[in-house]
Amino acid sequence: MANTVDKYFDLVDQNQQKFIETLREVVEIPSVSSDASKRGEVVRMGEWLQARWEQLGAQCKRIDPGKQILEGEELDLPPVILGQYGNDANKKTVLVYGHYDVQPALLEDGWATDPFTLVEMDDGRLVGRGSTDDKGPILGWLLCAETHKQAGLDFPVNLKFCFEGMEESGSEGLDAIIVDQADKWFKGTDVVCISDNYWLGKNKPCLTHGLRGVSYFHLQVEGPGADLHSGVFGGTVHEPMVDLVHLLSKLVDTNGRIQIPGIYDQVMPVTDEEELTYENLEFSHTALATDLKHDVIIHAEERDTLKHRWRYPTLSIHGVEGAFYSPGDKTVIPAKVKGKFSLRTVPNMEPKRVAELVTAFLEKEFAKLGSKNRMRVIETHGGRWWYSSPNHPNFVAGARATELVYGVKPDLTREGGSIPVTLTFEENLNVNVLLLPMGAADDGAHSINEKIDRRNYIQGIKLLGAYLHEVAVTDMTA
Ligand SMILES: NCCCC(=O)N[C@@H](Cc1c[nH]cn1)C(=O)O
Ligand SMILES: [Zn+2]
Ligand SMILES: [Zn+2]
Repeated sequence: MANTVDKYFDLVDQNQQKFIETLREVVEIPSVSSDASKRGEVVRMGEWLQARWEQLGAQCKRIDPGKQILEGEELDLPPVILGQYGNDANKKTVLVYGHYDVQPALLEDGWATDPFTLVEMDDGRLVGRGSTDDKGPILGWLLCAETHKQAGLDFPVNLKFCFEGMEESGSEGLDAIIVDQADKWFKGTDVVCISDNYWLGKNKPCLTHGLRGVSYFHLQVEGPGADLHSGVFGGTVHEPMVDLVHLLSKLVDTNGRIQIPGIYDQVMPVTDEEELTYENLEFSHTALATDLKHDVIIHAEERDTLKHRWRYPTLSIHGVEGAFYSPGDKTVIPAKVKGKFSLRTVPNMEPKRVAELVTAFLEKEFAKLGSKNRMRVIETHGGRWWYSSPNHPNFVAGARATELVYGVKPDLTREGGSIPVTLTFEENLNVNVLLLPMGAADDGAHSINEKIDRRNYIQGIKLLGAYLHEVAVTDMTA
């Protein structure tokens, strides 16, 4: 194995520029899943991936998950591309998941360069939308397989893949496909690996074994039948926006403490053993404050920041639909407004219980206002938290691969964000799932000037290959 892996590493080094050109090609496809006008581009990106894997000899199956209504338009959902590369009964089978859609990006949002043109900066940043989330990592699997084939190196495992084009828009249609294909396309899977998250800092690699869940709510307050003139009606009618602002202000305090009674009752206490896992992680408030561009950190200790990111529930307020938000002054009283907020959930919170507590609290607070408006709490989407033991052999393979590539033992991390498909795979395929990130903490996924460092991209392609070689020689039943 050592010989093959060394050859693979050399080839990755030799092909660096070619790999960057491939990333450039896919960044140029603006596969923004939330934009109806870009749906054709999302589909083009899926077809690009399928064609490239088929050229290599993979067997692919395109599943069209159905339709969605977006911006009043009925649209085909982009395809889920399932694939199988290699089918040797003597090899293990690894299923990899990734997404080929991206977040929206406009130059006028504050990007320094055109978001859909990959630009390599002097400091090694490869800047472009999707470079780290998640086009770089999904190319990593493809380039790894292509490199093995071109050099005549034995590919160490059977690879199955599942690439979707709706991750940034709630993965519509994907869960049903995974459930349906669990005993079909995904049959025989030994382990799953997902590369769609980031290191905790900028220098030290990590393996991730936990994610928070999310419960998303709309709080609707409705009053008169139409918007009103505030000079005529202000002070004479109950204003929906006034009620909404009162209610939103009750949810969470300025230090992030959720004010909904009972919400912390289901949270698993932090054990002494768990406390130790916060030691020696590559994480500092100094680096975080630099990334934030202004020090707005609530907690004094790094471990408390991490616990509030990974281990405790949080509540964030995202926006208000129906409210006036443009520049300038408008004197309207909006007739109907919807506040958007979400809770990130942790072990052992139950989404159903969370929704009950949120609704009961808001109904009680609304009743206190004595308003004649009507209020509704709607849970719009959710995903459950995920926690896995980092001692599983799949994680051992990931740790060995990391040491081979980076020469250090990876940190074991959890994440504050949510990747609901992780749990869907784990529960329906009954196999271990490893999150193996390629990018760094400062990559700016979803933000302006998203990048992946050349180092992370190239070493990441090595890492994914080394991981497959390690899986091949690791007893996964242990
Ligand atoms: N670093 C991996 C996190 C991936 C991510 O950003 N997931 C989204 C998922 C989501 C939930 N509701 C809408 N999108 C997240 O916000 O955590
Ligand atoms: Zn992603
Ligand atoms: Zn994303």
